[in-house]
Amino acid sequence: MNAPIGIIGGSGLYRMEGLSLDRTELVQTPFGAPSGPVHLGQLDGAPVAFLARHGEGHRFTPSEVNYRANLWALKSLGVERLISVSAVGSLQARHKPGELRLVGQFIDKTRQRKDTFFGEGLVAHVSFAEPVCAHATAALLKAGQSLSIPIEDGVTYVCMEGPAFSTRAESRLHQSWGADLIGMTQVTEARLAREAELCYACIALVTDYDAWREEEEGVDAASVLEVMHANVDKAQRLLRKVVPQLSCSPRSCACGEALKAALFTAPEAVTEDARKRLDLLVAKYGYGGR
Ligand SMILES: CSC[C@H]1O[C@H](OP(=O)(O)O)[C@H](O)[C@@H]1O
Ligand SMILES: Nc1ncnc2[nH]cnc12
Repeated sequence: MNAPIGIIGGSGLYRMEGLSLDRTELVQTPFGAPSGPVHLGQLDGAPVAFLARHGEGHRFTPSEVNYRANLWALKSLGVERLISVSAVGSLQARHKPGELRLVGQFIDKTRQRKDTFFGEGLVAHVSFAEPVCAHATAALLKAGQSLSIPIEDGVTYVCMEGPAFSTRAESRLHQSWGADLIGMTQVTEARLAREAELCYACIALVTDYDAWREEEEGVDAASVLEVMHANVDKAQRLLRKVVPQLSCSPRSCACGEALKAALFTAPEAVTEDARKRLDLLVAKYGYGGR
């Protein structure tokens, strides 16, 4: 059975609590291997596909994660809506460690990522002004409120390359931009989700105050994981509330048509190679080549 809802777990979320496992799939994609097997099963009766972003045992840095293969694998298993969980640093005092936030905007500071499926024979330019699915994000907000979990939506996430954390000067610069959170993974996933016509929503779990607070020493990975472990149940509860709701509400947003006005290459100029490689994404627009 296909899974219309996908969950990507980040640092500290390597398995989905409550998932009754039906099978695991190690998907091969035109973009290489995903971070690991996709776990398919039921979450409180709703079919779900779960993937650990950094691989089992957390083996890939944010720059090494094969985001294209991850998104491709999930799409090929029928995922239409993707909810991501990400550990983040706070750039503003009101976002406190242990709290959940829903991302609305990104600032992209990444430098060495494959962050598009396109190129090499087929050009596409998707709209990205609104980088997350408003419908899925609103469902998460409502679910959080109904569970009395303090939550705020519409926050801005700076995505840095890493893997080292920011210097104090960088942290203060990001803060002066008015950004709310910092992490190393989400903008890349969101771009690819848009190109794959998936709804994308990001649950950010605040784990630290990054490096801008004079009175603190700065971030370290061990304390990020400690805070994540102490609070990950909030993200899991939120997922268990929202997934069954989303799975019985049909998509009413434009995410599923993101490529409609984006494909730029004249059909007769698209190479056979590109048609074959991108069949899963573009066959519906008459560019397929299986
Ligand atoms: C372990 S701290 C840094 C690490 O945590 C975040 O990962 P994810 O977004 O996958 O939860 C951050 O982006 C870094 O990759
Ligand atoms: N302060 C921070 N900077 C970048 N990524 C993070 N992930 C968790 N905390 C972070």
